[in-house]
Amino acid sequence: MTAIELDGVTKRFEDVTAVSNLSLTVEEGEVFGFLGPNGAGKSTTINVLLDFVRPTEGTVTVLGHDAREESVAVRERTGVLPEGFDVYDRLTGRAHVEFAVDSKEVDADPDAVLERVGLADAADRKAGGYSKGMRQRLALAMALVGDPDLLVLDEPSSGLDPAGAKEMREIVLSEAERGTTVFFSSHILEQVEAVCDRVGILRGGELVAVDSIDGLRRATDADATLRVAVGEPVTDEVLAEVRDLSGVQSVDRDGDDALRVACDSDAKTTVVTELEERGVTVTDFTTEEASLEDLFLAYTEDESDVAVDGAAAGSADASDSAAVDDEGDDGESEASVEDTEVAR
Ligand SMILES: Nc1ncnc2c1ncn2[C@@H]1O[C@H](COP(=O)(O)OP(=O)(O)OP(=O)(O)O)[C@@H](O)[C@H]1O
Repeated sequence: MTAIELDGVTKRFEDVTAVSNLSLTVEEGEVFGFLGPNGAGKSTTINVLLDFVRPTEGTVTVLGHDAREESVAVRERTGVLPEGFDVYDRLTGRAHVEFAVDSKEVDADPDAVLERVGLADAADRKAGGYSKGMRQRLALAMALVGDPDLLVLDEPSSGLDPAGAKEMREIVLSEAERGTTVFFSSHILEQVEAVCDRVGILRGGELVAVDSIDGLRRATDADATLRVAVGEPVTDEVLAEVRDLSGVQSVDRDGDDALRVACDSDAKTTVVTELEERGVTVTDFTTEEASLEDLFLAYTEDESDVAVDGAAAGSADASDSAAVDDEGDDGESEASVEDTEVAR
């Protein structure tokens, strides 16, 4: 079943178009990362899901309910960690969760929820003395009250150190294992990579890509670098031949015993074969993938700088790896880790 369905959603605030013609489907049980730079429209989209903000155009269905007409039913089954949540300093952790239990009118044991987020030992402490990570975990505990079917987390790792961000990821994963759909926004790609089945990338209010991280990587594979260790120095002639191969952007020597080749994923095997056919002994080769930072920038930088615009626009070549809008609707991803590595 579909957990979230946005169809042609546009939200304008006077002269600002925060979200533009956004269509997106998240399947039940999926962990979906919603990425984009500051001001891309992530929070606005989340607010539309929860009917905190009404779309100017388009329809929104959450857990089978119309987000606008049946917002109470949606909120009953949804746990939310809002952006910029802060605690009530003088209330204990347990009191916060009790407050959530009362307001959601559910029958839940606050201690059991605190246990789930690793705060059982701190339940009686005043939240004003909690660390940033503990505060975020407390916010998550409040969101988890009533075992929601959908968790909406707006920048859940914001302000957390790496250990805190890791804990947050672990909790998200364990909730996903219980079958909860998780929709969370972030502008930090690393944090979504470890937990997300798919990500959607928003830029200037528009969805520019929907895919798995591996799928996105494949669509930007021109950034991949192949390092080939060789048994003997490679001649200029062979170097030029490799440089002329289709899909190869550049070839450079890395000392006497290695080459660095910037090429498409599909071209990596050809490069190695070509070298061997030219009598070069290939002793090893490794692929350095585009960094996540590069990947994110490739999708979110100005259009003139975007190396993957064809993919983002759903061109024939790339439409099977970087699906846009309607292609993201099937909840499936054809990408795999193997696809990003050279077959040995
Ligand atoms: N209530 C509002 N009134 C006017 N403009 C708004 C309002 N809410 C959001 N915007 C504008 O809409 C755009 C998208 O904002 P939004 O908060 O959704 O982005 P975001 O991706 O969540 O950003 P961030 O990562 O900084 O939280 C921005 O230009 C913002 O200034």
